[in-house]
Amino acid sequence: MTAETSSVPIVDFAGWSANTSNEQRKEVANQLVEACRNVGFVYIINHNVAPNRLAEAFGWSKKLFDLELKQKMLAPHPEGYTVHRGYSWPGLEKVSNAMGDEEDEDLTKNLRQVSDVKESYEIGSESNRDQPNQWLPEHVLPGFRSFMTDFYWECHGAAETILSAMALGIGLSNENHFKPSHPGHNNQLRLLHYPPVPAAKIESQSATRMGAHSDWGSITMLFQDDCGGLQIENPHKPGEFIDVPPLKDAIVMNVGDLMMRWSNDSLKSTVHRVTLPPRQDRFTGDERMTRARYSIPYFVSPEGQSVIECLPSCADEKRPVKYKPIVWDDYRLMRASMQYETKPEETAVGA
Ligand SMILES: O=C(O)CCC(=O)C(=O)O
Ligand SMILES: [Fe+2]
Repeated sequence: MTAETSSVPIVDFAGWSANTSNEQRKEVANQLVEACRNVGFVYIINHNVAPNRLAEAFGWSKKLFDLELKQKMLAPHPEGYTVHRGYSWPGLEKVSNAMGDEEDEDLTKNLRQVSDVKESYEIGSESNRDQPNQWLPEHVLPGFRSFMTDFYWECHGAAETILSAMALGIGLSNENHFKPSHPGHNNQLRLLHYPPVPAAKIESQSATRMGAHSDWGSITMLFQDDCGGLQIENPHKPGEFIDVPPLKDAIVMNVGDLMMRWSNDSLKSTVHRVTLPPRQDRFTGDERMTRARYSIPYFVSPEGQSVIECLPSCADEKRPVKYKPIVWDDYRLMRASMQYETKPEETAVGA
C-alpha cells in the first residue's frame, strides 16, 4: 500500500477467480468486508472491468460532454424525479439537498442555494420499462449507445463478483445470496463531468463540485480520472474529510445506505464529496481555474419490489434488528424526491 492511499484499503481480486482456492477466496472476502465495516470505502484492483474498456468509456464521456448544450439537450433528464435517465445540465441536481434534515428548514434552504458545478448523463438497463433510457439521436454521437449498453453489463459482471465476495465475507451461507435480488436491471451507469471552475468559488462555498452525501443503493463502483478531489468522511473523526486519491484502473467501491440497513449497520455507508483537487498543479491562471474532472459511478441496486430486511448473519442477541423491512422502490422514491425538486424550466439552461 502506498502512503497516498493509506486510509482506504486496497483489495486485490486476483485472489477471487475460478482458479483460486476456497481459502484464497475467503481471504479476499474477509478483506473486503473488513474494509466495508471500518471505512465503507475500498479500492478494488484486478477486477473484471478491462482497463481498455475503461479508457474507452472515459473517451465516450468526454465526447458526450464536449457536445454543444443544445445537442446534449436532445436527451434531457425528464421532468421530476421518477425517471432518472438522460442528461442533467449544470444546476439541475443539487446533491446538497439530500443532506438537509427535513425539520431543519434554514439549513436546507442554505444548502439549496449552493449549486453543484457538474453535468451528468444517466444510463440504465434497456429492459427497465420504469426507467426508459433517454438516448441522443444516433447521428449525434454514433456508437455511443451501443458502447454504453455493453459497458453497463460489463460493470454489472464486476458488481456480481463483488456482491458474492461480500456475501461470503458477511458470513452468509450462500455466496450467491444477492444474485436473485440483483439481476442488473436496476443499476445506473452515470457519466459525470465537473467543468473547470475558479478555485475561489469552491473555497468560498458559493459553489460545490458535489456536496457531501451518502449513496442510496446496495453498493457503488466508482471509476475516477487522474484529477483528484474525491473525499470521504474520516470514519474515526466525524466532520473531518480525507482524500481518496486516484489509483489507475481501480474501482473505488463503497457501501450504500441500503446495504448498511440490510447489514443492520455492520457495514458503513460513508459520507463523501468532491471538492478541489489536492494537487496545486491542477490549477491554472490568475483565477486558479481547477481542471476538469471526469468520473463514472455505477450504482448497484436491487429489483424495485425487493424487501430489505436484516440479513441472517447480521443480528443476534447482542445485535438486535434495528430497522423495519422496507420495499426498495418506496425508499428510492423518497430519496429521489429530496434530490430532484426543481422543475427544469426553473433552472437556467445555458445561462
Ligand atoms: O465524482 C465522483 O468522484 C463522486 C460521484 C458520487 O459520489 C456520486 O455520483 O454519488
Ligand atoms: Fe456518491
